[in-house]
Amino acid sequence: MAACGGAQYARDKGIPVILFPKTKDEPDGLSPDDLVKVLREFEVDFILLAGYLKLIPAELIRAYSRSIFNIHPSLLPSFGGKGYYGMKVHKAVIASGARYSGATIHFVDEHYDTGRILAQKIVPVLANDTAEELAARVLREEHKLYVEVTTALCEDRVVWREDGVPLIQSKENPEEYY
Ligand SMILES: Nc1nc2c(c(=O)[nH]1)N[C@@H](CN(C=O)c1ccc(C(=O)N[C@@H](CCC(=O)O)C(=O)O)cc1)CN2
Ligand SMILES: NCC(=O)N[C@@H]1O[C@H](COP(=O)([O-])[O-])[C@@H](O)[C@H]1O
Repeated sequence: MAACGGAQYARDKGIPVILFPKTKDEPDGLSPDDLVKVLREFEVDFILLAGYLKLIPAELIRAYSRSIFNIHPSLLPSFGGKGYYGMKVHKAVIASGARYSGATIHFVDEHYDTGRILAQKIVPVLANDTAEELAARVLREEHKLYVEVTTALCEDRVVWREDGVPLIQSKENPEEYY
């Protein structure tokens, strides 16, 4: 959305803003192929989703293999997939009686929330939590976790285990991974 907070923040910082996808409300939005073309022109290496609520198309997944990340407000694979976004996630967690929730950062594949998990942070669910209270507690951890993971990404500390599980190499103890 042209008027969303992220787009306005970028404009204020002189960061180019492109709209995707093309819809009746956003006729200036790009097609998937044009989006890939523009991202290449801007020499974009990684794509980080934050509250993006549409399915990322296969064209982008293919063009940016192992380079698209998403943050989800639950401990995937629980409470993920189509229909699980925003407050819907936290309402489902509370209704389930789960004692813990949290934030998950995962690689994006062609389905909702099924990509390889890269990082998680656990958050307690309190007996009298409202969905809003749980959402706020999880969001605080999300904002910290995304910075931690992005830093590791920029410092080349994201590695792949032989069985295909991605890990983050500790900056303090390079022999350790998590
Ligand atoms: N190819 C992928 N695209 C996206 C992924 C992904 O893992 N692979 N993650 C989502 C983010 N997400 C959860 O983290 C998510 C977002 C939205 C939905 C959803 O059910 N959306 C509704 C439409 C909602 C709306 O338009 O208001 C739907 O598809 O019916 C589920 C999970 C981002 N894209
Ligand atoms: N399944 C996707 C999903 O629910 N994403 C969630 O949307 C919120 C965006 O917050 P923000 O608008 O403050 O960035 C975040 O909690 C993020 O986990």
